[in-house]
Order: sequence, then structure tokens, then C-alpha cells
Amino acid sequence: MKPLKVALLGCGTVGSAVLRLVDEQAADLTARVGRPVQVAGVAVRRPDRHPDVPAGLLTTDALGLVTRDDVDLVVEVIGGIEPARTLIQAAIEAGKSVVSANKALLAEDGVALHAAAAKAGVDLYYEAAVAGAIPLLRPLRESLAGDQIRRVVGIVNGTTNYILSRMAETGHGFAEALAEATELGYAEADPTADVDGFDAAAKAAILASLGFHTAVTAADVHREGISSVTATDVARAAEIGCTVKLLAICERVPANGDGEGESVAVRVHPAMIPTSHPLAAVGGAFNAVFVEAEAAGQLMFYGQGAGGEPTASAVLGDLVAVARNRVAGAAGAGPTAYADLPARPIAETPTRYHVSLDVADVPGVLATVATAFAEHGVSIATVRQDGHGDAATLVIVTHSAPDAALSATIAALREVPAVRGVTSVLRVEGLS
Ligand SMILES: NC(=O)c1ccc[n+]([C@@H]2O[C@H](COP(=O)([O-])OP(=O)(O)OC[C@H]3O[C@@H](n4cnc5c(N)ncnc54)[C@H](O)[C@@H]3O)[C@@H](O)[C@H]2O)c1
Ligand SMILES: N[C@@H](CCO)C(=O)O
Ligand code: NA
Repeated sequence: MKPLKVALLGCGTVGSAVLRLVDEQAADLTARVGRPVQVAGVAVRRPDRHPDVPAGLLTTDALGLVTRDDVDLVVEVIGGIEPARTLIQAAIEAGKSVVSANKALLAEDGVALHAAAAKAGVDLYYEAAVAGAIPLLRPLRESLAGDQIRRVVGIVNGTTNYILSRMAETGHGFAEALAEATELGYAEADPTADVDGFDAAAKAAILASLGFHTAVTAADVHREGISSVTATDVARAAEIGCTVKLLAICERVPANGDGEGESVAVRVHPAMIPTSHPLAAVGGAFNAVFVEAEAAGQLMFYGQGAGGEPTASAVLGDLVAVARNRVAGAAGAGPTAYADLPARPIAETPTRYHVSLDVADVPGVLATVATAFAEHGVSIATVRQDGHGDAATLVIVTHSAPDAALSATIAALREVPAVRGVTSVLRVEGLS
């Protein structure tokens, strides 16, 4: 049986695990695909850094490798936009099916890459790009293709979840928890993509695109990271029976009666969620995603969102899928973007807030604070006041209101003389 030949681009954390698993599972892969699957070459930057890879496989000419006549399938695990984009485009144009783990690229250029793949009659799969090992994109693309997805909410970044979990456990601030995550190898040397929410925003864009059959790019996603989450925020959350998580929230917003059509709202930000919420129990570097669909109801996906082997599991699953299609002489249908829904700005998206204020304990202060909320059309759900000496702490949880109205309320509160400090402002999700 003529083997299917694979070009592997990148041999870092994920690539080296892919290479090993393809070798270790050669017999099973052959049986599952119907033909042997063989790595034909491994493109790296520095061959001397890969003593474990057979020298005959290593090359620094990635473009030459992906366009080689004998290569059938390409696995891209380099990451970043370039040269990954050029290499994937060249592979597709040369008629190769592609498996990638590259969320940054797919969130920026997914539409163009899918169009190129459809034109060339090849597959483009990227299960590993979102929530690592967890089967999530295939369920959205295939299992739920007959349903209407309303909402996808999840923890899709392991590094930030680890940091927030440690802040809750230890009472430490963000900087100390990040230092610990870096030391233990959870956070990368440059943790910007994780802590500032870029990684989660790219994943949210991919989830929204597949879930809502609409082109959503990372630029359409409202993004806030966790670097401004304080030990006080985490402590205040605990006081109201909540925990702080970085959430990716993708929502399909129905048309309203005022002539506003259907839209999608996609956001990534830290939020307090009740400790009874299933996402609150997701600790350390784990990921979990809720999908709410019209007919299916609520589904939850949980598991390892990162790491060489777990991510390689998802890559190999895709590799088997595209290899089977190759054996069958067909490509699977790509995702559709027919719904073409506009992205709703965060300012118009209703959210709830938790606000903690240090105030002077003088007559009328509560009324003044309540007026600031009322003047901006924000309804208060609960208020708690703890007096201490001539000062008091006010903890307010609001009902849902457009994000812009809540931001304007906070700005107004900062100008109230009796308000000595706004000590914690965080969105709240999942409260009934
Ligand atoms: N590590 C994880 O847990 C994880 C999880 C999910 C998805 N991913 C994604 O998988 C991809 C790879 O991640 P990783 O953690 O293995 O990264 P990594 O940095 O460990 O590996 C990338 C490798 O690509 C090599 N490379 C860079 N430019 C190259 C070029 N032009 N030609 C050949 N090789 C080149 C680098 O030298 C490096 O060895 C990324 O898109 C990442 O977002 C990673
Ligand atoms: N840096 C990512 C890797 C998985 O995509 C994380 O922490 O979740
Ligand atoms: Na996945």
C-alpha cells in the first residue's frame, strides 16, 4: 500500500509530540486510515537542535517541503501569522490537505484559507487550535451542524486560568501568581498573548465563526486580559460566593423589535461567576466550554487545553480525518459563513457588574450612589454596606445593562466626593 506522506512544519512542543505519536501508532493509523501514514519531512529552523529526529527528515526549506510532489498532507505547528500563512497557502494551492494548531492565523485569515481550500478541493482542519485536546471544533462543525447554537461560553486559556486559580488559593496578586506560573512553565517567557487575552480572543473568534456560520475575526472580539485583576477583586468575589475566571463568551443576539437585526456579540474578559457554576470548578490549566443549542440544550466540554501530547492528540485526530478523505478521494465540506451576521459592539452588549466602593459613612451617601446608577439607567440588584469607623464599604451588584451605561456609571461614581475609592469593578456572569 502506497503510504500517505506528511510534511511536518515545526518541531517544538506540539510538533515533537506529533512526530513521536505518528511513529508509535503507525500500525493503528494504517488500519484506521486504510493506508500507512508516514512523515516525509520535518521543517525546522535549526536542524542541530533536533538530535532525536532522523537527520534525513530534517530540512530548513519549509516551502520546498510543502510543495514536494510526494507530499499529500501538511501539519503546521509553527504558530504565528508568517511564515505559517504563506506555507499553508502554498500547500493548499499545491493540492495538499492541511492540519494546523494555529489559532492566531485561523482567527485572522480563516475565511481566505477556507476559500482557498474549497477552490483546491482539499481539507483544512484545526481542532488543536481551540481548547487543545478537547473535541470542540468538530462537534461544532459536524455534530451540531443541524442545530442552532445560541451561546458558547468557556475557559479557553490554561495559563490565565492557572494564574486566577492560584490568586484565589493564595490571596496573592496578579504579579506574584504570574511569576509562579512562569517558574512552573505554565506561562511562556513572553506571556502577553495569554494574560492580555489575545490567545482567548483568537479562540473565541474561531468558536463564534463555526458556531454562528459567520465570519468573525479576532478584531471583532472585545478583549480584556487579567493583568488588572487584583487580589481585592478575587477577595470580593469570594465574599459574594463567586470566583474570578477569564471567560470567552460568544452570543447570537436575536433581532429586536426596533428594527435591529440579528447580530453576534463576542467578548473575552475576566468575570465573577458563582462558585456553584460548573465553570467555577475548572481549576489550574484546564479548559472547559459550554455550548447552548436550541434543540440540544446545554453541552459541556472539559479537558486539557494545552501541552504537547494533549494537543498532538487533536492534531492526530485531524490527520486521520484528512487522510481518510484523501483515501476516499474527496474533501470534507468546509464551514459555512452564510449567516453573515454583524458583530455587536461591547458598548451595546448587556452585562452585569459587581462594584465595590469605599465611601464616607455620612447620611445620604447610599442615596447619592444609587442616584448615579439610576441616572445612567442601570438597575441595582443587590447592595451590601459594611461600616467601619467613619467609612463604609458598599458592594453593589447590578442587573443587566448596556456595557456603556455601566462604564459611564463608574466614571460618575469616581467624581462623587463621598466616594473615597472605587476598589473593585468586575463583570458578573451566570447569576440568575
Ligand atoms: N503548546 C501548546 O500547549 C499548544 C496548544 C494548542 C495549540 N498550540 C499551537 O500549536 C502551535 C505550535 O505551538 P508549540 O507550543 O509547539 O510552539 P513551539 O514554539 O514549541 O514550537 C514551534 C516550533 O516551530 C519552529 N519554527 C518557527 N519558525 C519556523 C519556520 N519558519 N520553519 C520551521 N520551523 C519553524 C520553532 O523553532 C519551534 O521549534 C502554535 O500555533 C500554538 O498556538 C500549542
Ligand atoms: N497558551 C495557551 C496554550 C493552548 O492554546 C494556553 O495557556 O491555554
Ligand atoms: Na480542541
